[in-house]
Amino acid sequence: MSKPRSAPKSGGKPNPRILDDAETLDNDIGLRARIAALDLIAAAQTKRNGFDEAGSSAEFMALSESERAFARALALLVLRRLGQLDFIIAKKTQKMPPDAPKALLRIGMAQIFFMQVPDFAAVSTTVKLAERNNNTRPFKGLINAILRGLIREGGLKDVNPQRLVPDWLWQRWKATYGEESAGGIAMALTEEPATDLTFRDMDALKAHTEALEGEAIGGLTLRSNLRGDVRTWSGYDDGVWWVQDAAAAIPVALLGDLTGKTAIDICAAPGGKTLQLLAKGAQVVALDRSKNRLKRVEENLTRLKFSAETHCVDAESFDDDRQFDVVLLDAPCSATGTFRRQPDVLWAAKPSEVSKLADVQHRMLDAVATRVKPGGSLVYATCSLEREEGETQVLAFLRRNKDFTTAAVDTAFAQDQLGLDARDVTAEGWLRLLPHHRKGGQDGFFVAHLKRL
Ligand SMILES: C[S@@+](CC[C@H](N)C(=O)[O-])C[C@H]1O[C@@H](n2cnc3c(N)ncnc32)[C@H](O)[C@@H]1O
Repeated sequence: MSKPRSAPKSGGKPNPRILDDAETLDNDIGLRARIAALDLIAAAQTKRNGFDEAGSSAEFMALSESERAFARALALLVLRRLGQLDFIIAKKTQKMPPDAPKALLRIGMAQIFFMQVPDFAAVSTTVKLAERNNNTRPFKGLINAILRGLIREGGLKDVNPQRLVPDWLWQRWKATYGEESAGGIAMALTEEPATDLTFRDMDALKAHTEALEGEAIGGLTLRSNLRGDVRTWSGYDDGVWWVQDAAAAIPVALLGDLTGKTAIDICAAPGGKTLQLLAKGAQVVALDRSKNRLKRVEENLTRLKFSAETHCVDAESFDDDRQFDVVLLDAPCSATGTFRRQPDVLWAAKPSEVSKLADVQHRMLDAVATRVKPGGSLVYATCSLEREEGETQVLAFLRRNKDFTTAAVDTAFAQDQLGLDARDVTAEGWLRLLPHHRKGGQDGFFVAHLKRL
């Protein structure tokens, strides 16, 4: 794997929380960024959304832009390789070190193996950090020796995919998809994903392909090789595209022209699928129960110069008796398919969440089914790789609701128009998109297009 660019050194205000221990770091901004990375990793492991919360905290935002970029890049690399790094640490020590020195070893190794940080800087900053705290100081020599030893050994051996992901997920994926596919899914974690953009129409996609260093990969998705702040990219201000993983665009891409049709997006934020429905000509109602997240839908609508009726409401208690030609339920889920973009999800997800969320999805499906006009479409999607949140859910729904049937996805259409792999179309005509079934990867998704009779 090629080493991603690391952030250049720069100044910036010291972070008050990070600097609250004995030694001042005013002259050592490299340490501040590394401490921030340690905080992000710890937050990601503590709870779901921990990474995002820590990454938007006042303490983190007080760092300079390049420190934040370095900290994020380092933390994400560690989370991508956590299982592999821990395996190496276990091999190099007689007894697994406690959490604090283990965390230091992980960031040291990630810099050596996967970043453009000179080896001596990776070792010396890690050792300096070890020196600063009582609970890591005794391990300074061990950390130094392990990192130097790994540099002498000259890189990583082949990775065993099983070690990349938590064991409970590995066992689930192996049982569901077989060992080879489970390996492919796990290996997708090691690739830093490119940015996928969904365009409002094909003319705009073609016009911006070159400036965005993009590749059209099916439907209205362009995969851009650019990095950095998307707000500076060609077409952002003109509102001709929005960021959306190739797989996330598929549920709406399955639908034809929606001119003159009505649609309701039940769980809309941040709005990628709402925008797609609008671009297809539908008149759209967008719901989300999170005020903050609904704000992002509204910002996107403004930038794209679209308008939709938005409601901040729990979908199960939305008091409205209209029926729609299209009901889209992109349901809350364990999000285990999104781990390559959000490697923190892997380490925060818990097996118990899968069954809890499956109950929520069951209730939501029943609640929204009545909103589908006779002859209309119900599109159910989750960015989960777990069958309980996909196939099992839809099978049970169809058993309970005899007035719904599957609008089977045509394999030739999926391949030719959407750039999907034929293996992603199930025997029932649903889609089970696996991360490694697209060159360069995609989010794992389940999609079923159902019709009300
Ligand atoms: C998977 S995300 C949706 C992504 C979105 N469809 C898109 O393509 O940009 C799930 C969303 O469901 C919302 N949500 C969860 N439970 C909900 C409920 N009971 N009613 C309404 N929205 C809900 C969450 O706030 C979250 O924004």
